[in-house]
Amino acid sequence: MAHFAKPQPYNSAVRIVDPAEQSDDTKPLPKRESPQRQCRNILIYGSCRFQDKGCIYYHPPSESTTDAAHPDSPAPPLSAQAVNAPVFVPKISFNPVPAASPTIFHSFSPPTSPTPYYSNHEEYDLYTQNQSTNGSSQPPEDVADEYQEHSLAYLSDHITQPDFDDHFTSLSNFYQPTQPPFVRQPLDYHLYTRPIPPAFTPSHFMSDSVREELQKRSEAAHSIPFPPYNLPDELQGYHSLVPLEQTPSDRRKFFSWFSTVYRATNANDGLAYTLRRVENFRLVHQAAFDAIEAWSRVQHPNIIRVREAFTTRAFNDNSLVVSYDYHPNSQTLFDLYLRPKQLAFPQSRFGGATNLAISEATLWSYIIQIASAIRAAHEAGLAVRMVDPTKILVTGKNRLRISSCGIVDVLIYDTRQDVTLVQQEDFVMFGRLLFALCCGSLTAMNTLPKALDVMTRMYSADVKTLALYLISKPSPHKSIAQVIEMIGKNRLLREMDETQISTDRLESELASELENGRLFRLLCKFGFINERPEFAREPRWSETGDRYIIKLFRDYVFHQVDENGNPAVDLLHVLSCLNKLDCGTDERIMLVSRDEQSCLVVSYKEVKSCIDTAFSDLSKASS
Ligand SMILES: Nc1ncnc2c1ncn2[C@@H]1O[C@H](COP(=O)(O)OP(=O)(O)OP(=O)(O)O)[C@@H](O)[C@H]1O
Repeated sequence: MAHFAKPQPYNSAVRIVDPAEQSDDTKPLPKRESPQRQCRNILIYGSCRFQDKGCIYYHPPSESTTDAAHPDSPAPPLSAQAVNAPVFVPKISFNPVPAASPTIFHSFSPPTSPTPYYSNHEEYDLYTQNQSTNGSSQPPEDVADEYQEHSLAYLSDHITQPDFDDHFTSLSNFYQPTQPPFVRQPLDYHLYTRPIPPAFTPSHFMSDSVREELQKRSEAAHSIPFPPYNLPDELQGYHSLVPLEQTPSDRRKFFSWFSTVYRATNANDGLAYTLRRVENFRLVHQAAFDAIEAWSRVQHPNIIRVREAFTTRAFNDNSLVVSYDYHPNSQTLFDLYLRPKQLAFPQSRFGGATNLAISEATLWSYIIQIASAIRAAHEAGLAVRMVDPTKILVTGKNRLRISSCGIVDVLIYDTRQDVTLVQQEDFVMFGRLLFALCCGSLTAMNTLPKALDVMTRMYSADVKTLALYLISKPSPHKSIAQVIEMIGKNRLLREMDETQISTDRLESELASELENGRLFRLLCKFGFINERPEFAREPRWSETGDRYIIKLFRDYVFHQVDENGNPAVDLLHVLSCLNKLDCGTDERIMLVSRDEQSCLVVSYKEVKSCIDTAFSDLSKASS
């Protein structure tokens, strides 16, 4: 048996009592076949067109029908059977309103103009209706006529009605619209736009490769590999220092000094930073820090951001410390391509054993990135002075970032220094780097003919021409603009295309995680509210009012069973329920108590408000 109730435009949950508890006057009416059952047309429209034409239902005297039809009178309590009715889901294609007659809207206002509208019952698609509500394949009996009534009632609530004034009404008899009335609803961007798979398929979560990369970075940012260290606990607002050197024994001098790199956490923002410490350095001119200030203003994707510099005695010496952004899980170009591997096979192109050979495409990408970084520095009136494979980091996939910028300016501070000359040195360092990468050896430039031979055999002539230009004598015409010219617009455009493709890929990865954050917050609220142990003995908390609705809703979302009573694990259902809850849609659902003795018909909007109220109660109590 199924009954359709017209959705209430506003109300809180409709409490449906157990039939056994009902008093005599509210006891459920006998079965539908009984003529004593009140005709629903009377309830909805105030009259029944078939009252004297064979309608088998009970038609009460006119007083009671007037009450029922009165717009201000409260809605009559629904019987349990009525609530057991399947939830009405309007079909988009269903159009019970005849296109030719806009006056049909009058039939949507039952109290003032009870014009019952009976459309052809064949229009009712029993199968679809039943599927959308019960999920069982058996259509309920005798629902078609009520479905039509209910559809109209529903449409009257949900379609924005034009203002039919008298003038319009009189015209409407003559006016024949060509299109059926259609009101565009605002798009709901909170809801999923594509069908959601029922299982936890990868398309709904970021790809494994991206996840792995990010996990590794996170691990690198938080791991403490070899505690404890003989390091200061705190250093100018930084704490939790961890050395980043892979092999502390393999120490090379940074100009005339030894340097050490640490990861440290800043107490102000809680983020990880890289601290490069130069041991036994005595600052003579405070003005040397001006360069750090200038570098801190340079923001470039291929330059590691300089944050601040200070001197300290926390390491029991005079140390200079420069702070940089931290890029977890990065490797230097030296470690990736140039560090000799003892067991490597086959032999490197330059004798000795080495790492990977760089493909021409990757090499050009590196050239473009480094040229771009140099250009940014030169435009800011600075020189990089650190175009060195041990100081260029590879982060992510082929992404280069020049580290340690600014530190040489402090170490070799000279007020008389001509910046143009130092900028010219950047080109030579860049050329050396190219030779080193092409030949797989840091010392490739020491035997230039051999290096050129390797370069000619392995790479295009353009690489060689560029490398030779870079190491050529300084000249006023030698500039980064010229270098970019030599790279050529085709390669630059290809790099730009690759970057955009990579952005698209990451955006689509991001989109697959789009909903997770807010759904996670919703689930957290559920977790906070449901089954709180401190309220376990207080049924008023969890078994009444808002919390009871939340509890039943939780069952509705997560504890569904199939027709055989087996748990239904359907992610589609969960996601769609949570999304509707988050938006607070007007769609109504029926929540059934676990003992199946009572049920509630509520809208997502109402459940949302219950959750918000219960959560804010808890938040207030916790503060
Ligand atoms: N900004 C940074 N973010 C993340 N890691 C970094 C950063 N700067 C340096 N590193 C890492 O720190 C490690 C040590 O860096 P680097 O080799 O420059 O230190 P160093 O003590 O000067 O070494 P060397 O003795 O070889 O000159 C490298 O593996 C590098 O990946």
